[in-house]
Amino acid sequence: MPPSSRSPAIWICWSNLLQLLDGADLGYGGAPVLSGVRLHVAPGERVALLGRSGSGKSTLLAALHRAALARGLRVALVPQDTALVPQLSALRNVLMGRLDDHGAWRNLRTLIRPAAPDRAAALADLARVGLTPEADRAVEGLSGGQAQRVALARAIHRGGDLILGDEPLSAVDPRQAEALAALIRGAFPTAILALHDVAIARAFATRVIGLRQGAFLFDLPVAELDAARIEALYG
Ligand SMILES: Nc1ncnc2c1ncn2[C@@H]1O[C@H](COP(=O)(O)OP(=O)(O)OP(=O)(O)O)[C@@H](O)[C@H]1O
Repeated sequence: MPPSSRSPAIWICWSNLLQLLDGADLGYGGAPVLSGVRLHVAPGERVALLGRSGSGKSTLLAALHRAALARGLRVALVPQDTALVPQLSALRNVLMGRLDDHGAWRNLRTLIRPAAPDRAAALADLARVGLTPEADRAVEGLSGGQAQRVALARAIHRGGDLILGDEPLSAVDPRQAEALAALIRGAFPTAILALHDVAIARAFATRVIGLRQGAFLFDLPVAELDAARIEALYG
């Protein structure tokens, strides 16, 4: 059912996105990694993808990313490897979240000498992830957890209908993960995150999908995620 806060046009967009993944086989040329994927994600849902390493979470996220872009949705992506530019500062990496909103000349200027409002907006987003002191430091000199927070600040700076994150909280400590999960909740209406920490998934998600051996083992409201299902997923 379309949520009342969304216009019908946006809802049609979402419907198309879902149709695109109605029975899709996802893989890399040989045998599919995931077969017959049917995934209906309604605006406002927060979905956690759970599963052992190699179960297909990244493959599914990549397919969702392609589908969402093809339908004209604005998507903020946090890839597993962060996809930051190591030689550039944290601030400039955050500014890159909006590069495709502007033409080449504006972007060149932004990367050399950002306009004051752009700089202020990027600094505000770095502050939200607790990285104000690191704003002018090159990402290659940051810790893994700090780099992950830069990638998250870049996603928040971009904004959009949907955030897709591939283990976006894997390198931060549990307290930070909790705070950052709350930040993601506040910044994006809809989210699909691959998560390895079941406790974070429970706290963050409205819905959990468990992937195992090329299929969805379960797709449930988070309240129904019990110990037996976790054991079936990881055991
Ligand atoms: N570029 C690729 N080319 C070929 N096979 C791939 C490629 N990327 C992933 N795979 C294979 O697809 C399967 C699913 O991988 P995927 O990265 O989607 O799993 P995952 O659940 O995200 O794993 P992890 O938790 O370790 O990141 C694995 O068997 C993997 O070896």
